[in-house]
Amino acid sequence: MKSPAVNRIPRRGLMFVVSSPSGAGKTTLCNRLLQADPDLSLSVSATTRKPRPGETDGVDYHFIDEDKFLSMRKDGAFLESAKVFDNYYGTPKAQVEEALSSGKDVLFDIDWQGAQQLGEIARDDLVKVFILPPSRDELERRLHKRAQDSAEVVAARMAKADSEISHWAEYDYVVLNYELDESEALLQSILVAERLKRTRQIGLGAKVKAIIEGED
Ligand SMILES: Nc1ncnc2c1ncn2[C@@H]1O[C@H](COP(=O)(O)OP(=O)(O)OP(=O)(O)O)[C@@H](O)[C@H]1O
Ligand SMILES: Nc1nc2c(ncn2[C@@H]2O[C@H](COP(=O)(O)O)[C@@H](O)[C@H]2O)c(=O)[nH]1
Repeated sequence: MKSPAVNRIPRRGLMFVVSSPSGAGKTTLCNRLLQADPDLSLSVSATTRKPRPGETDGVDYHFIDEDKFLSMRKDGAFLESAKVFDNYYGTPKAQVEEALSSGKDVLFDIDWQGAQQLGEIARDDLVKVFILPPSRDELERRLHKRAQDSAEVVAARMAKADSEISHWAEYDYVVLNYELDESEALLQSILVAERLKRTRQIGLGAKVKAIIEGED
């Protein structure tokens, strides 16, 4: 699992999980991170949810029906899966393995259930960030402003917000999403610091040896 060098040294790839109550802004922030960082690759989830206007199959999600989802799950095709707001969501295994082995860090926009499941299989490579909205009112405003869900769907998502927020303490980092530029910068700082962790810099021993022996 080698990823592009930070410190000009080979390092282990990481799995960067971003969760939040619905509408706090994680998908917007994930898209910004992906645009700014060529070493980051999105894990495109499969879902039984219907596409929203502007969403593209294979880019935002793999939109599949329930039969297909359940048969993929039975075949072990998902790294994790969960039912969220009455729809199934899952992380296809193959794509994540391919991205990590091609040297990318992988970004997951998934809920707390998925984050817990990934923690059971990849704890050392996992970095988990929880995004909070500045307030409950602002969360509701953002869900309405997105203007892609019915009033019933927005109400259902608001009704679940407290229980989703209750998982904040299971995460390594918590970012309050007031302003997008500020939150993006905070997420990038987390990524840089995590990439610099000594245990991820697998080329460090060789580099230190070369420095000591005067070979560099
Ligand atoms: N810091 C911010 N300030 C103002 N608006 C924001 C901010 N962050 C996100 N938004 C807006 O809030 C809405 C919801 O954002 P987004 O779709 O990214 O949320 P989400 O957390 O991914 O939700 P879901 O879990 O339902 O997918 C969007 O219209 C987005 O443009
Ligand atoms: N456990 C998983 N959760 C996922 C996955 N893909 C998305 N999600 C989460 O579902 C909700 C709703 O998403 P939306 O796109 O319908 O608004 C949100 O919290 C996502 O993070 C997944 O593969 N596994």
